[in-house]
Amino acid sequence: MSSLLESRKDGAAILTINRSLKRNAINYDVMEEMLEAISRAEADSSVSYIIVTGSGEQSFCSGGDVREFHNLRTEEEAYPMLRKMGTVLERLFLCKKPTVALLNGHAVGGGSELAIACDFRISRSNIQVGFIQGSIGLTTGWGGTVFALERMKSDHAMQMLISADRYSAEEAFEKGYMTYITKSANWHSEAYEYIGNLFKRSSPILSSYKMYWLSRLDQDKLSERIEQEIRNCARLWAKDEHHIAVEAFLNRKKKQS
Ligand SMILES: CC[C@H](C(=O)O)C(=O)SCCNC(=O)CCNC(=O)[C@H](O)C(C)(C)COP(=O)(O)OP(=O)(O)OC[C@H]1O[C@@H](n2cnc3c(N)ncnc32)[C@H](O)[C@@H]1OP(=O)(O)O
Repeated sequence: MSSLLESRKDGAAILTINRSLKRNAINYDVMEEMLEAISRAEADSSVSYIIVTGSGEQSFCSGGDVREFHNLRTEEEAYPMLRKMGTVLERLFLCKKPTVALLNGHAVGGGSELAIACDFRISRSNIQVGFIQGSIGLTTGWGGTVFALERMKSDHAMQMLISADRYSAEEAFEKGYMTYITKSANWHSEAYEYIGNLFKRSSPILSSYKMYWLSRLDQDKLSERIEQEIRNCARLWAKDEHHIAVEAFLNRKKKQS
């Protein structure tokens, strides 16, 4: 079964992480399939914009697959994984077509990095959002700090990053992280109606404004900043604080029983 579903609807390419039993945690399959899907969507003339979302109703994305990546113990072992997803998110951030994260559920850890790599975040209420990496001995490691500082007021971005807290959708909206929160019980159709209205203009108009936005960036400097974040996260990955925290997460249900 594919770890990433890809569809087309009304000018949108819809990429859906398809691992709901693991709260749409990102593993190597998701990374590879997402990079290929972004490239296909960008090259597809029928696509005006890209939606990234998660399967199920509980989680948009819970970040890296802590079980699959738990076997990465050293800085040298962690770096390639972090670099691989950092490349995917940099590709998404620099996509020539507008991108939107449709938050169908929780966006935590690398999931929050995936969301902030997109131009817009449309969310249902009753979800958790947070750069929670600090609670497991890490910082963001896929470029999330770089993207957050590009998109948000720096004091709000830094508060979300250094606190590593979990915020409600409404709190995240107050911080300038969220673009829109649905209000109705039928959040899915409300979200798609909002997105359809946001992107109602023709593809050349949408991609022109994205080009104007991208032209303000020093892309070489941006890549350097992302690489610095990835290398530092790899260094932190090797420390006991991180490995102990992951063990605690993986064993939490044993303790409860
Ligand atoms: C640079 C990025 C960085 C990295 O990986 O390198 C990170 O992303 S670090 C941060 C990693 N993510 C987390 O620590 C998030 C942990 N998950 C949660 O906080 C919760 O699971 C939540 C809020 C996403 C959902 O809570 P809920 O109560 O709805 O579900 P459960 O916690 O009972 O989980 C259900 C099921 O999913 C598995 N799961 C959840 N998150 C992950 C994950 N990140 N990796 C792997 N598996 C995950 C969880 O273990 C349960 O599976 P089960 O087989 O039943 O144990």
